[in-house]
Amino acid sequence: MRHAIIEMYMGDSTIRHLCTKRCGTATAISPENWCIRSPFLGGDRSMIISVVCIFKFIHSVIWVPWKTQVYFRKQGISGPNYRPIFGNTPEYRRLFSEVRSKPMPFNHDIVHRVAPFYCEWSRKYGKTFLYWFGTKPTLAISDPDMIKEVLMNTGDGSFQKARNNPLAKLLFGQGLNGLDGEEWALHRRIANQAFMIERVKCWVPEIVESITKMLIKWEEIRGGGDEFEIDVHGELQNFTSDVIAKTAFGSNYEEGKRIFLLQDQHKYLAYQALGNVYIPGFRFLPTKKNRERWRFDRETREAIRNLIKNNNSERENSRNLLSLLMSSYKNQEGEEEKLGIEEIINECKTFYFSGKESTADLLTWALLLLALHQEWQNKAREEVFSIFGENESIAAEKLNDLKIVNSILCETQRLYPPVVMLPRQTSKNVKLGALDVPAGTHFYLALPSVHHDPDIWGKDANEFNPLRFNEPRNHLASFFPFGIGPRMCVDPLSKDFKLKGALCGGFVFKAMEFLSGCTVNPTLNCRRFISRVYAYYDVSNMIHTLGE
Ligand code: HEM
Repeated sequence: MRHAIIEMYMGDSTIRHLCTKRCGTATAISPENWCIRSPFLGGDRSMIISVVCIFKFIHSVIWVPWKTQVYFRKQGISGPNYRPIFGNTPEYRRLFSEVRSKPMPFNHDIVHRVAPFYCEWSRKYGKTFLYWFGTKPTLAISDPDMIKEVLMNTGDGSFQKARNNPLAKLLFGQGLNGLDGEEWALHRRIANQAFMIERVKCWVPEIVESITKMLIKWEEIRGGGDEFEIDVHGELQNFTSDVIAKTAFGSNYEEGKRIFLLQDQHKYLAYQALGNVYIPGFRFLPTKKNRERWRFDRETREAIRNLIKNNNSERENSRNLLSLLMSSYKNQEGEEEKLGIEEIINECKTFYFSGKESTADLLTWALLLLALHQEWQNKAREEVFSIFGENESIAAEKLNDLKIVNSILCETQRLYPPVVMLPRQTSKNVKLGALDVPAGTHFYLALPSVHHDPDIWGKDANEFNPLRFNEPRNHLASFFPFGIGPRMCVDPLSKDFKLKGALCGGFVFKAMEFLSGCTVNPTLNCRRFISRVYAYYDVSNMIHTLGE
């Protein structure tokens, strides 16, 4: 028996040696006997298992990628050569660090900063090419027809949201963003109800209150002087988290803000994980970072759970997002649908994560562009005054009349889209245009390149020209800052109301310009591997108030 136990863990020669030492039976124990005594894992077995493991490894790390590469090449799609295990990730990262190390004169030609790998490889291999993130084949596409097909998911449901790196999933992958199939459909139906435009309009007073609070603070910092310095992006992040906390948690918004602080800390660890090739099983190891991740997740969930309990007692007539998510709704078949507590917690985390930075990024860029283009700032201000009057409060119904402000925001999102990664993968073999795409292929939809493509936008594609949005667009997928199709952004506020409200509520009333000679570097914030356009300011956080 003792032999058998030892044998379970060790190879043949070791057991022979141990037996000789302990009972001198080395010759008595033949390999056949070992097998009888330990029928589960004999020497031959472990050998077989090792061979199978090696075979599987070679199969998935060498054979399948090679086969996939050849499959695409036969269809005329090339790309950088696959390298075992890491794919093209080292080169991908090198290209990012190269662009980040160079100063950039301020212009709107940002694609080579935001997606240097796309610029480099599309130049060498054409607009559609194949590259490798680890062992994941990734098809880069920028043809609006193909993008539309993927996002509208017309390939009979075969283009799914790509699965998150499990380490990042803890932060943002358990809600709408990371779900698929029936589970996603249920969450989406409930989120759509919660975000109905009529409900959302009720939040305008809260939004205006947050803007006013922020502007009072700015005035205090200004202290009556002509110039003041302020971290615009940081301020706008506080503003958006204030708004989301208020609209999500109503009177409990201070507690909501504490939760968001925990999420912010968690976020940096999640971004680090996204930048690396994931090794299966790594998330279970109690490394320092993993323990931190688990702690942030535990504390956030506990805090939201408590808020849900409190919210339950004050639910009557409550119009905050949490109450709306906790309500039950009738689906098309007339059946009642409701989310469970853990699902609500996941959605609260998702809304904060999805809403805060994207909105703050967009407002930052809008402010900067208005500061750089005084003529548009004046036009926007005139429009706001003509619709609301100089001292009138903001009426939600009138926000849709802000045509110029709307074009300015569209042009801002065209040049500086806040979300630049819309990850998708195929769940089975599909046809995309003329291409046969095998199951398990990931997609990079080159959103920034499409938004800056001269073939679509004309020679002045890299210029700020809101007038272009007066013309109808030729193609649905030529401008998609909020995505398109079933997985399009869930928040109608961000498309229509909040941004306009934010701008007309405060910013465009103030004449602002940034210090001349400032350098602003839009780049993909690689350090945290966040797929957003992010501003690195040198001295550009300076705002001059021109004095009213
Ligand atoms: C300027 C602001 C915003 C931009 C540019 C933006 C952009 C986007 C984009 C491009 C997608 C689609 C992603 C994909 O197809 O893979 C998306 C989805 C989503 N957004 Fe937004 N978003 C903004 C604000 C918000 C806000 C304020 C919230 C919530 C409070 C929000 C919640 C979501 C959610 C939950 C999804 C996932 C929808 C689904 O998968 O069904 N977003 N957003």
